[in-house]
Amino acid sequence: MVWSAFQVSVLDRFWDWLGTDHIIALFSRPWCLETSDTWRIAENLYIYACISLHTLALRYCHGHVRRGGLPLPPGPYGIPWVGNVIGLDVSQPWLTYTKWGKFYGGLIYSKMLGQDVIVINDEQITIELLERRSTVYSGRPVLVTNELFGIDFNTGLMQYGLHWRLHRKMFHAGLRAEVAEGYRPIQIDKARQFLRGLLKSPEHFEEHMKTMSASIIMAITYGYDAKPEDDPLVKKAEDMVKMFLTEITPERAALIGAIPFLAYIPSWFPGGRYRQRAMECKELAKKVLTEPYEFVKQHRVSASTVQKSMVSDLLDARNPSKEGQYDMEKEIMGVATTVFLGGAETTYTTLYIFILAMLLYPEVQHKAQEEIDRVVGCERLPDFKDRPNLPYIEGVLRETFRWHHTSPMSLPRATTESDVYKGYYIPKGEIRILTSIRAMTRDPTRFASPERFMPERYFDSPGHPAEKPFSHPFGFGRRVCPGRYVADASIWAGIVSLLATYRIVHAKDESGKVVEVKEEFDTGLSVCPKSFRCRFEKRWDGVEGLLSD
Ligand code: HEM
Repeated sequence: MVWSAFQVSVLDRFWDWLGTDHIIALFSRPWCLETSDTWRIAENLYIYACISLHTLALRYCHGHVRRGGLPLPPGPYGIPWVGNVIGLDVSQPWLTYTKWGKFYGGLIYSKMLGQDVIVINDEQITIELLERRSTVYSGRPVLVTNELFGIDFNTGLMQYGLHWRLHRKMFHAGLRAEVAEGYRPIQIDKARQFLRGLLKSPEHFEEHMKTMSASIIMAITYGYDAKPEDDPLVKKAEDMVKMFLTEITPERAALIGAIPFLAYIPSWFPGGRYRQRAMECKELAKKVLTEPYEFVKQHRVSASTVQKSMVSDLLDARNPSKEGQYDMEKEIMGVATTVFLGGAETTYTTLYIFILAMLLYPEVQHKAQEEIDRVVGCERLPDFKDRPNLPYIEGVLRETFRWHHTSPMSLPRATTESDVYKGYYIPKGEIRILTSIRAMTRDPTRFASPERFMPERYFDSPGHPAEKPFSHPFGFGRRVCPGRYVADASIWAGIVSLLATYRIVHAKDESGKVVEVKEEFDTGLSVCPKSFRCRFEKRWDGVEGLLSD
């Protein structure tokens, strides 16, 4: 068995070599090939075919023993090593997975550059596996970039085990529902700061929204009151998020995993840009981990009243006799920085998606504003005590999470044991389990006209019983988003405050023509509308007065 595994691994590497070098030449520059090249490629393809057949046979035997004869879930045929990458919409993979789902069903097996991938398109199957069998499906894939870039403190990337559990305990202590309720005054305060920003410079609405999301997180986590503009701590944390989203994507991690020497090319050598970026990220991570944490510690010593925050509560709750092998200061720093990485961008993009929806569906905006006017009036601004009386706003919030989810493929999972589901074999370990939130939220058997933004779907109407909102916008099982209560409340506060005070309308160009906005998105780990212009019109004259109170 060991020998066969060894052969598989040697052949895999040989395969990679043949595949990357020669096949790419054949497909990308065939007109440049000379006769001798063509012969060499033909020869290589012949060897490639023989080795592929040999390896397939080996894999078949090896896999068959491993799986006790059980089949893997159904899925598209791929070409050796490359797998199903060709034909995958790389920028919006959820579209391809949904297409495959129509043919193969809710559970699909595929292969991407040598990596086993299982895609789950169906909510019930996801609940069955990630919730009911959570001891098996709560892992995360090992990403070589975590250590390389100094981001192995991030709870969301950690392996399932004691270390991750310690982090989740701290999240529970700082962000569970009852504790999160205590942060509501901060959320309302920062939402109003956002509205004041709009009064001053409505054209910079993206910046104001970013500030709102970041400053809520900084206040909750560190008790730090971020400056509305150019705050040094926020700036560093945002740079880190940017790097995380652009440089440390799972795709890049997979590339480094497949071609490990990329990580070792010295930064001064051609091709060494990756190492250079990794070093920069490591340096930045050190600052983002320590600087706001030091702010909390200093304040605990010098200030007469300590601002309540997640970090200061965790420091208060420390019990050195129970800390065992862990350096708790380091762990608290890791958890706190994860809060920013997990919470700032997701809150911002969800608010952005809401603004896009209001521009494209003005009748929804109108109805939501009517409800606020009826319940809250114009003498004051809405607050959390109004929430139970604003069901249509609740529908708008649920629909924002459903219409375009900011993480359409959630975060990848890995198995910690092999499993059998409905007769299909699910291997242990280095397999990626992807849950397509996008496929679930756009399931036409569950949501009528799923591409439309329609909060009405959640209310009974003649001939149309209410649809149930998608109940997993924050993920599944043990690894469900620990920031869900805070996120839900921050976004509610942003939505209701904005709708109460401003009409969101199309911008006009210099000639007075309406600037059309399209439903277009920048994609990646998180999905955000492509930048657009719009106008924010005050809904009544007293808005300024209310905001200055
Ligand atoms: C609109 C806002 C947000 C959305 C849509 C969202 C969504 C998600 C999703 C889908 C996951 C993956 C869960 C899974 O694997 O099943 C996740 C994980 C996570 N989220 Fe959020 N999230 C949001 C805001 C936040 C906030 C505000 C925080 C922190 C305060 C946060 C912290 C985390 C962390 C730490 C994880 C990783 C959990 C783990 O691996 O154990 N998120 N989130």
